[in-house]
Amino acid sequence: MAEEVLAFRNVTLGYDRHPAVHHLSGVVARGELIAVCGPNGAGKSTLLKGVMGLLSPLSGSIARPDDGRRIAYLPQAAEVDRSFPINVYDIVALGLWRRTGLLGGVSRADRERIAAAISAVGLDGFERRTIGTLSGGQMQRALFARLLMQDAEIILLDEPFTALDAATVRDLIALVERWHGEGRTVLAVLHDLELVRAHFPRTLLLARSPVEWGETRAVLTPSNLIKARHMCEAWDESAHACEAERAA
Ligand SMILES: Nc1ncnc2c1ncn2[C@@H]1O[C@H](COP(=O)(O)OP(=O)(O)OP(=O)(O)O)[C@@H](O)[C@H]1O
Repeated sequence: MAEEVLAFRNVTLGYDRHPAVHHLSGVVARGELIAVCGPNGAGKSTLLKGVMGLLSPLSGSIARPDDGRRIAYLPQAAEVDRSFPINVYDIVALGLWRRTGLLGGVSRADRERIAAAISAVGLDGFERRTIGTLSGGQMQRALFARLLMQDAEIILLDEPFTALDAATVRDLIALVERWHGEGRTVLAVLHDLELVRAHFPRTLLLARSPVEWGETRAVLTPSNLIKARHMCEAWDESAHACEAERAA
């Protein structure tokens, strides 16, 4: 059995005592490629933030590697500040900062890796362009190049292909498959179920609570998708954590 890299133990995550993800249990083994699916507001982004440690569980726990450098996170495009005056080369180089520190030197080998990452995402010639001048697809390519630099064991992607053209999706999916081939663990929040069926062997279907987690074709069934929609529609936005959690 492959090594466990993440374990959710009856975890509830939320904001201001209002749960957004409820009672999730399960383990992720090293090298798994997992899609996280569910309706709007199902708690998918919240789950990734919990895995990243940006949110502490209201109850239960998430076991993850102690060394934060082993996890990389790509937030939703809307959360990335494109007005920041930084160029493509430097934003890709930022993938190194956890290793070098913000003021650490960049070696010749690092510079070669940065150039290779920019090339791998098809952005040769864009090195000096500030990120505010990039198209949405070019920006996402730059952020994938930064992920390449991070060299993380666990990679979390929040809606990485939303609003991208087919060619960009194809190129970025190829990188995800490359990471999978290298034995890295990838969790991606996705809305395109055809894309999930074609490329993601495992799926967690979330609707505030887990609906099902397992092999993609067994999870993304019409009945599970209807159940997920109903569970989200029935959710009481103002509910507090359960009694048992409050007592904990
Ligand atoms: N910072 C926040 N403060 C308070 N509530 C939040 C915050 N972020 C998310 N929520 C709430 O948590 C719930 C789950 O949101 P989340 O963004 O995790 O869902 P999602 O499945 O990623 O949705 P989408 O597919 O629309 O991106 C929603 O009710 C949302 O309003």
